[in-house]
Amino acid sequence: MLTALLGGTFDPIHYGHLRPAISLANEVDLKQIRLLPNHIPPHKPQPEANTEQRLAMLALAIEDLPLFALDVSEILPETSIRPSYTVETLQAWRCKNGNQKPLAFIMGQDSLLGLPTWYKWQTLLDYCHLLICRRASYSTQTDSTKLQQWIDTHQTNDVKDLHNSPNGYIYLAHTALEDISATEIRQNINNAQNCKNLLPPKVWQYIHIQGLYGTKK
Ligand SMILES: Nc1ncnc2c1ncn2[C@@H]1O[C@H](COP(=O)(O)OP(=O)(O)OP(=O)(O)O)[C@@H](O)[C@H]1O
Ligand SMILES: O=C(O)c1ccc[n+]([C@@H]2O[C@H](COP(=O)([O-])O)[C@@H](O)[C@H]2O)c1
Repeated sequence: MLTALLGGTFDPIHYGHLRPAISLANEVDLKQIRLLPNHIPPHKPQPEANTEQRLAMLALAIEDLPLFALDVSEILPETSIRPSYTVETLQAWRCKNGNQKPLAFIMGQDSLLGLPTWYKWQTLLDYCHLLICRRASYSTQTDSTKLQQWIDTHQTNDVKDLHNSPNGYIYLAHTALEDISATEIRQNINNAQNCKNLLPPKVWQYIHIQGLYGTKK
């Protein structure tokens, strides 16, 4: 079975994570998607919600969605003083699960465009496939020749490749656009604007109970 990880800061989780992931699962036949919250984001300021709160929001968001599971491997104590570098998480997964099982890492188009700044980015495909969801306002083209060549070399349009090989392919999915970001949600809440339609109701409630993102002002 193809294991799929969706890594993120999830500050907070929203429908822009969940809906494209569900549509991707249908498109490429994923039986499960493991949401992988980072502990220390490599390229972002520390999240506003603490790790426990981000985990609680994830758990609430997927309570009624059996497609999803929570993967806490980046939260474990021994990794907690270092940024959550994806390549190290994938290496750890391979150590535990061997080199034969297919593994995919899901990301949005914005993450794909930023890949050349990631730690050891060109080795990612030694451990997994990359499944890319479309993202509103982000081009499908990159200015980086190096990245474009890397994509061209590894891209497949054949879903079977993802299931039949353990790693090595990039798949650009045709998922619908969901113009939502966690930044926009945090800003809207801070400005007392209603954005409850952008995230699951239980997460919205939790944000208010916990006084997150300025709801206590
Ligand atoms: N609306 C969206 N459509 C497609 N992919 C998304 C969307 N929102 C987030 N993603 C992807 O989900 C992963 C985790 O994203 P993250 O948790 O950082 O959310 P974010 O909304 O991008 O956060 P922020 O606005 O704080 O940067 C990333 O790979 C990102 O590209
Ligand atoms: O490994 C890296 O250098 C790296 C750099 C930036 C982001 N990531 C991972 O990419 C995922 C999405 O990150 P973000 O910052 O958009 O929430 C999440 O799992 C991050 O840990 C990983």
